[in-house]
Amino acid sequence: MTTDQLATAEEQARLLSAALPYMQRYENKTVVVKYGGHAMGDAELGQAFARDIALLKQSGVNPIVVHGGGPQIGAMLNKMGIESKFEGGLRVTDRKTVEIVEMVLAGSINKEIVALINAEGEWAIGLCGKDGNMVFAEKAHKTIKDPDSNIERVLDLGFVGEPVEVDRTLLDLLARSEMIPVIAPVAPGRDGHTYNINADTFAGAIAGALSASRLLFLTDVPGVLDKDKKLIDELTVGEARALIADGTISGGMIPKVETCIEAIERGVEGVVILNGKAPHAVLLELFTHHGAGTLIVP
Ligand SMILES: Nc1ncnc2c1ncn2[C@@H]1O[C@H](COP(=O)(O)OP(=O)(O)O)[C@@H](O)[C@H]1O
Ligand SMILES: CC(=O)N[C@@H](CCC(=O)OP(=O)(O)O)C(=O)O
Repeated sequence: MTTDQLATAEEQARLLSAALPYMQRYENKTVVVKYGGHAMGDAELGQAFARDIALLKQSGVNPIVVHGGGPQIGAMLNKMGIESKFEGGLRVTDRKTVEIVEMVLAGSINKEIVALINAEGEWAIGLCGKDGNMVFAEKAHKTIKDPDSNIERVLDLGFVGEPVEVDRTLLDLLARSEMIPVIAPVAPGRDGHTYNINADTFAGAIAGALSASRLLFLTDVPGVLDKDKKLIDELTVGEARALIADGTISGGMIPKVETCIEAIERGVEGVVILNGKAPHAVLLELFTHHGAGTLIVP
């Protein structure tokens, strides 16, 4: 062995021994990773994400991927001449839009992620809320407060749903198998309609139902930013609510932070918002002591 090879081997051994306590901490534990549409960068980043998920499974963790695809839905709607409209960070979803949402999320994006993980030698299985009666939704009833006038307005978002029932039978079965579930945030209602669910909300419901050890939100910003665009390392539930109320947290970050709060209230041990565009963000977050992103605490 050359001196260079020896140095590399020693470095690898050092990294492994540093990661070992973290790996043991998550052994047999459920980690839900929400992979946002904005975090899905180029092919190389996608492969790095898939490698992280495969490595989690190989380390004895039970990873569950819930993915989004907002920008990709927007691009498809645009191609079809349909304008995207958001209220309070949620897509206004009419009958035609929900068909396209299902096609893009449960179709192309879901299968792309499955293929990436499988290319790493693992067994991913692509699902949505409909599979195995996993999730049932109800029409979302949201209100939004105008920050200037403080007047509350009721939103009609069409076929936007809230997950109201999560059946863990299928996920429990998969946890005992070689399979890694990759789930699109589309679910049926008991009324027979198909509902478009914000992927953050969906991931929170899954993590809550499984009492996950960790819920990670991979997005395209380093975490929650303050008014001066500086990263906030840690936020209490109360502080997070205040930032939503004063408009510092806006757009897609609203459902994300609301989901963090609900997940913590339902017993998820830790919720982190972090930059999925940083290569190997998942592994670094779970298996090293670097503290990236914003940790939301009670
Ligand atoms: N205070 C804030 N801190 C960080 N990002 C914010 C904040 N307020 C609004 N945002 C916006 O929220 C976006 C992340 O939400 P979203 O677009 O839904 O991401 P994803 O598709 O990954 O779920 C950021 O790109 C940013 O534009
Ligand atoms: C109701 C609602 O807004 N649904 C989202 C679902 C996808 C999603 O949440 O994707 P990201 O995580 O990439 O934002 C949408 O239609 O865009």
